[in-house]
Amino acid sequence: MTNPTPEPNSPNTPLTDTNLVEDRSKLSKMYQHYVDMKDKYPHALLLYRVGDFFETFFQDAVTVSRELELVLTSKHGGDVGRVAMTGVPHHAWERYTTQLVEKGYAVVICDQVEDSADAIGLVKREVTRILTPGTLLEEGMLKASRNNYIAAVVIAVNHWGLAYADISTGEFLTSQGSNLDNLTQELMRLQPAEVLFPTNAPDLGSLLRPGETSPSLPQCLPPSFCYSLRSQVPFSQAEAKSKLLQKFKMRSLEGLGCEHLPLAVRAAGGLLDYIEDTQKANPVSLQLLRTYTLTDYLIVDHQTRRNLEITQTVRDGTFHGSLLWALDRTSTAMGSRALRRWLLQPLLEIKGIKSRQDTIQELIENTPLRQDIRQLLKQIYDLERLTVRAASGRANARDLVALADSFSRLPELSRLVANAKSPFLKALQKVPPVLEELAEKIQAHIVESPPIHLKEGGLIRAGINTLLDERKATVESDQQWIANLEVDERARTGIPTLKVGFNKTFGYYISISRSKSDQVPDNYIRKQTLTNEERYITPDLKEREARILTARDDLNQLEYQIFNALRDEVGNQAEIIRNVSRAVAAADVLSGLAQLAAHQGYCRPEMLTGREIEVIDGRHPVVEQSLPSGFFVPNSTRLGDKETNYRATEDTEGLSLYPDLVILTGPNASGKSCYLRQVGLIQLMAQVGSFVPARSARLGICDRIFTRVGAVDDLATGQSTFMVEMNETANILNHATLKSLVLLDEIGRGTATFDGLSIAWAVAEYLAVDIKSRTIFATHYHELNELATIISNVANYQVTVKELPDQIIFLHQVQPGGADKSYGIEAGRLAGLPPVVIQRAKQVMTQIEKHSKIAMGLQNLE
Ligand SMILES: Nc1ncnc2c1ncn2[C@@H]1O[C@H](COP(=O)(O)OP(=O)(O)OP(=O)(O)O)[C@@H](O)[C@H]1O
Repeated sequence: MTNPTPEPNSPNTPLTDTNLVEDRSKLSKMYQHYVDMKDKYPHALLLYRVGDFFETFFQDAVTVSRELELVLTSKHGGDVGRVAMTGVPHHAWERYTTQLVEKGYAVVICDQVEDSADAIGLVKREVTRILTPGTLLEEGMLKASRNNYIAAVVIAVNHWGLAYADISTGEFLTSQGSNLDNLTQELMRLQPAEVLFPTNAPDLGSLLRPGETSPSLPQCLPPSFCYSLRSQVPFSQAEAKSKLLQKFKMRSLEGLGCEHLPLAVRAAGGLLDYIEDTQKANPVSLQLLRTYTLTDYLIVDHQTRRNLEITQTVRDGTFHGSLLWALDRTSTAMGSRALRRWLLQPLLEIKGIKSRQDTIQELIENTPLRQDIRQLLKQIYDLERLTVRAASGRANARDLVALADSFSRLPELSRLVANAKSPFLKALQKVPPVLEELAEKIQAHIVESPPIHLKEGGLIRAGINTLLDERKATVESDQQWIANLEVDERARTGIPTLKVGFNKTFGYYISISRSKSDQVPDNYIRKQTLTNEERYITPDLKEREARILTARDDLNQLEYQIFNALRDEVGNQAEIIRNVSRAVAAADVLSGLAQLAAHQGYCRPEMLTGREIEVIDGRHPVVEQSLPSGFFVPNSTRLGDKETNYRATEDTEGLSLYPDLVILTGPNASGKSCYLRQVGLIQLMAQVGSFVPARSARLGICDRIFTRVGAVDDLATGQSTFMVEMNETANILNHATLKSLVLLDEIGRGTATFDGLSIAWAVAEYLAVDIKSRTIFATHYHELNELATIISNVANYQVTVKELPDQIIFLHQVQPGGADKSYGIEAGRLAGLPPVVIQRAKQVMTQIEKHSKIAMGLQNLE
């Protein structure tokens, strides 16, 4: 239930703003402490531990009540009257915090750091954790199959530095570049949960939730992310550099590859400072910083990624129906995250692609090996995240057991791949002995199914620590004494209903019904009288009880210490475990791709340094999987002359080989868009190292893939369909190269026919003649077929249909030749437009074609 915000000025309504408290000395002690803390974190929600609850007060109470639909109450706050309050049970703080962080809030946890029983005066409280969308570690708050990135951006005129990290896995990278558009594109690839931006603005420290704007944010930063506005200080060159050197215990940044990249250093240092600040006392476990450049990878811009539906569909943004969905056959969370990363960063180097292909091939050829590896991988837990939790002191006993179970699978995995030849399998042949030792140690120390809580005992096996065993024995014998007490006392007193009980207030007691209270022995001391019973204690009982309680406390403490030492041992091996996780994740991705290739009949593409793209009987990897088997019609693609100077040749099928630009025509719904995407996806999959859905493929490496598919109004920026289309086209013409693959669908549709046709013509011509990128240009303007007669490296293809008197059958076959007519009027007829309208439309079309003389005009242009 949501409560309305109370009127702040009314004397009877609770205070909902700390700023309305004029004299803070009138607040009770606890509230004084609270407002002091709140002053330090004005832009975060402060969850303040009071007994069994995490409470929020004042303005935070109103926000939390609204966002979580909890009841807004109030509490007496001293001489200032009542204070607004909303609380959540302390054991459920993770669930509630997750919701708040998902909504884009930062949450500060201020916990009790001493037992209230031991406190003298106000219980001591401290900020133990700051949770922001980009700094989560808690398992329940993270999605297993994707990284949770936090990024930091530094901009100097039109140069930028970008660092990013996933603190749940330890990944930490930095880069620098010179075009702000590239920065935008890189952020769109990463989809960070939070972006840090240094500023001098007065709203320093604030967290802007997605969609919120600030004058401090430059235009190139997409508004769809959370931004934390930070002070410039940690982002200064000197601070950032010394922070990095200190963290990685280095004398120079040379080893990290960013010595001469000041903006990359500033971004990385500022990011590290923030991460350390939010993790408070717990150490941050990050890998060595890696420097990268955008041109290390195939460039796929955000529009193309969206159009090719790499991680989500265009229509409804779902994962189901995306390329990732179609390809993901991984068995582990690490593999699933790695596959996503690989798809978003395809390679440029043939060597890297070939080693992935070799591994897939070996796994396809050896089915039992593939099946066994996949089976075994299913038993390996998320090593990456578990290790970070261990190294940052957050892992519980179950996490360590999961790690040990996973480590103990590694020797088996290594035996499986003992004779393997391919690089990614060979990487699994050696298991670091220390991990086997750790597995054995954890299994020897920790019980099989340990409890979640670490301070309540029950974690450590017997026989590990003599002191622990002795204390356990004392507690057990005292407990046994108490267990026997009931029987002994019944016999001694002759009262058969006598019972021994325990409650938190009195500890152990002996209970006797009131009717028998005259029979109690002399050494019984009455403690409590209830309606039907009297409760007694005895000096012996109390002595045992005190011994049990103290011994149990000591016992729990000792168990916790043993556990901590073990956890630290695991944390110390973080680097080794990370290397193993990386190898396991890669093997997982590749055995998944091998499984897919084997089941779907994919082929190994031959990767070439030239410009040729030759796909025989290619299929769309996603559409194929959504249709019944055998329904998808395969189509071939031939693009890009071996020579940059095009010479038309004929192959056996009479096709013009190697055009640079293909004009693709065909009626609505015949499959043009599907074919365009198919070509783009096959190229992208090949550069990821995957096999591809085709009979055979020879593919020249592309430097970039561009697409312009379909048109949607960009309501967010208020741009019309046509302007969006023109912007995207301009971007392609300005950046495409001889080595790019360009896929264009219906350029020029959003404006008057002749404008559109003229633009489409000029764009196609420019791509074919000036840039010579490999291009497929799908269009309804069949007039563009004329281009092939004028420009030698242009060819016409069409998606064929079969016309019957009352229906069109879609054959989905891409064949040489251009459609000589548009099927729009035919489609209108099939849709039921009145015959007279159809008749008239045909008349009008004939007239237009006769009078416009477009074809002649175009030829004259030459
Ligand atoms: N090769 C194919 N084999 C089988 N079905 C196909 C094939 N290509 C496309 N289809 C089916 O045809 C439908 C229409 O395809 P697509 O959207 O690519 O048509 P289009 O020609 O681009 O249409 P429009 O011009 O209206 O955008 C798709 O949903 C798909 O299911």
